[in-house]
Amino acid sequence: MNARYREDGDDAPLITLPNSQALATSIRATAQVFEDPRSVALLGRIRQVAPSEANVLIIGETGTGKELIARHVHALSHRAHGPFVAVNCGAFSESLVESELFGHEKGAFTGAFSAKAGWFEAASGGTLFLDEIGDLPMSIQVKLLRVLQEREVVRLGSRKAVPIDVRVIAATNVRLEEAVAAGHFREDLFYRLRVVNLELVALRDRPGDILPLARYFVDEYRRRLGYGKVGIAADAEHKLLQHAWPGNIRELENAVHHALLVCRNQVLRGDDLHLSSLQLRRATAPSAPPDAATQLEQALLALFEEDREALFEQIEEMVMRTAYHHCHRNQVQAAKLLGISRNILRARLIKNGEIDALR
Ligand SMILES: Nc1ncnc2c1ncn2[C@@H]1O[C@H](COP(=O)(O)OP(=O)(O)OP(=O)(O)O)[C@@H](O)[C@H]1O
Repeated sequence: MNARYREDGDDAPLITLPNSQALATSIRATAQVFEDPRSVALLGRIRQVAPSEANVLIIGETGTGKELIARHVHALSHRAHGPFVAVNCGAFSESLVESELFGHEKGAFTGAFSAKAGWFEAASGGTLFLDEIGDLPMSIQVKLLRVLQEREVVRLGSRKAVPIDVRVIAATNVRLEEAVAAGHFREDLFYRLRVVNLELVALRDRPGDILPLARYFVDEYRRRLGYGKVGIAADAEHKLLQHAWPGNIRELENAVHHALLVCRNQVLRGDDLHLSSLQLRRATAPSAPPDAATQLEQALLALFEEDREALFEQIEEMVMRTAYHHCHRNQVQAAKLLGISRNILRARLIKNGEIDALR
């Protein structure tokens, strides 16, 4: 794998250039667990938009898999045989970022001992993934917009424009609309990047992925550690499902890795999962005012009495969906909402004479 390092001495890599054999062995490159209905829907959307040349903006909390999704878009695009270049815009100092992105000529600034292509040129024929795009300084945003419009870059210290053939996928964990409203992000650039918008929901909001991901990571890490098969006990599964996962998939991966190191008898138990310093889902779930459910129920029943059947059905479906959403986060709310649905159904059956009111 080709990796570059910071010039200030910190040896954290700033870039990964995949499509190399080395990456094929990493979890990052191969993992594709998408079981929750919301993840399945996202995959469907990716299949639709990947073959186009449109720029993509991926939004999601940290660790939700933005880079993995960007790689997936690239892999399903016509550029799959070209490079995928991942750059973390937040990793550069303002003075470095311009030459890193657009390149520079020899002598363009103190320390520029030789000419160097920037990431745009490195990604030619492929995809450039700009992570943490919200961290890009305003002065560079203007230049990036120009590059995207003109489809050419001018290296620092040069006058010659170099044509580029790059698809840009940008990612952010902040709401860029808010950054635009606050004047920190250019609106024109925002629209230029957001031709396709992919939103990655937090892991807590796609609970159907939690256990499949946990099993995937158990299997992956136990093989790396040279262990035989390792199971997940019911109490561990319960704990995994109850956790809020503020660090999303990355946090889950690390928790499973650690649990494997301390587990015994080839079973991962609840006590092996060290999640205590993080909030539990139930504690973070916002709860509705105590009588909100009752008020809702009364309003729905009134609508029903007025015979506004179509509207009523729509709302009923909404209640069911909300109940499903709540059932992993706040069981009291879920139970109330399911109770409302039951009462509505009962009222309907009574009204249609299908059951007796006294039953
Ligand atoms: N669907 C998935 N299946 C399996 N593993 C996944 C999935 N999505 C993400 N991961 C893993 O979770 C980890 C975090 O993913 P990734 O780096 O893509 O997240 P991110 O949103 O880009 O994070 P950040 O915002 O911090 O840059 C990686 O190890 C990745 O391989």
